[in-house]
Amino acid sequence: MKKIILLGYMGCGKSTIANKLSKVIEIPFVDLDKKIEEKINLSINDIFEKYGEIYFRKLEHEVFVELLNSPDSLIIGLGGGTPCYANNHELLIGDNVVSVYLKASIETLFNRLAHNKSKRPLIADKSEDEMKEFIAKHLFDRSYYYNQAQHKVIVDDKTVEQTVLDIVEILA
Ligand SMILES: Nc1ncnc2c1ncn2[C@@H]1O[C@H](COP(=O)(O)OP(=O)(O)O)[C@@H](O)[C@H]1O
Ligand SMILES: O=C(O)C1=C[C@@H](OP(=O)(O)O)[C@@H](O)[C@H](O)C1
Ligand SMILES: [Mg+2]
Repeated sequence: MKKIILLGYMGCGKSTIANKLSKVIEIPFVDLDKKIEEKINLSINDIFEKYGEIYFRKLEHEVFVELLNSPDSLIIGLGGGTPCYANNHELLIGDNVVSVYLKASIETLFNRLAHNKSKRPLIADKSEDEMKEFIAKHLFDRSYYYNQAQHKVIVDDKTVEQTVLDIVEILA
């Protein structure tokens, strides 16, 4: 069955948009981070702290593959790093997969993440100045992977509803 995959940098809106899209098109939404947290019964912060990022990436890959192999139609909201590890980007172009990169500018990401970083271990301890530089460089490094998606939606200056409508059009 069909898997609709939303990807993009932290704060681009994957979880928010997927939640709303799910209500509009009546396909269940699974947030990969939440699924990982439930599987191991630890928060993303605790997984990073106790076991480190490499362990998280291994788990992330396993749970992503499990979701792709499930018999149901699903909307899957990835984590910001998911396409960039374990060759996960190759899974964005399979049969029965529709992948959408939610593309946000550094400015948009900075504005959204500045007050929204405590549950994101990669940026939780950064100052505002450090954040801007980090996002710029990190986004550059990751763009190659994000651009493997089949579709791209620019999310800057759009409401949640507008972005959802853009995705609905892609799916039509
Ligand atoms: N137009 C918008 N589209 C999506 N998210 C928005 C928008 N405007 C503000 N936000 C906020 O930006 C944040 C995006 O976070 P989230 O959905 O968790 O992103 P991600 O899962 O990609 O890290 C949320 O706090 C959301 O309320
Ligand atoms: O960009 C990343 O490497 C990460 C993004 C997070 O997901 P969101 O993009 O939903 O914040 C989460 O998977 C983890 O903190 C690592
Ligand atoms: Mg998310």
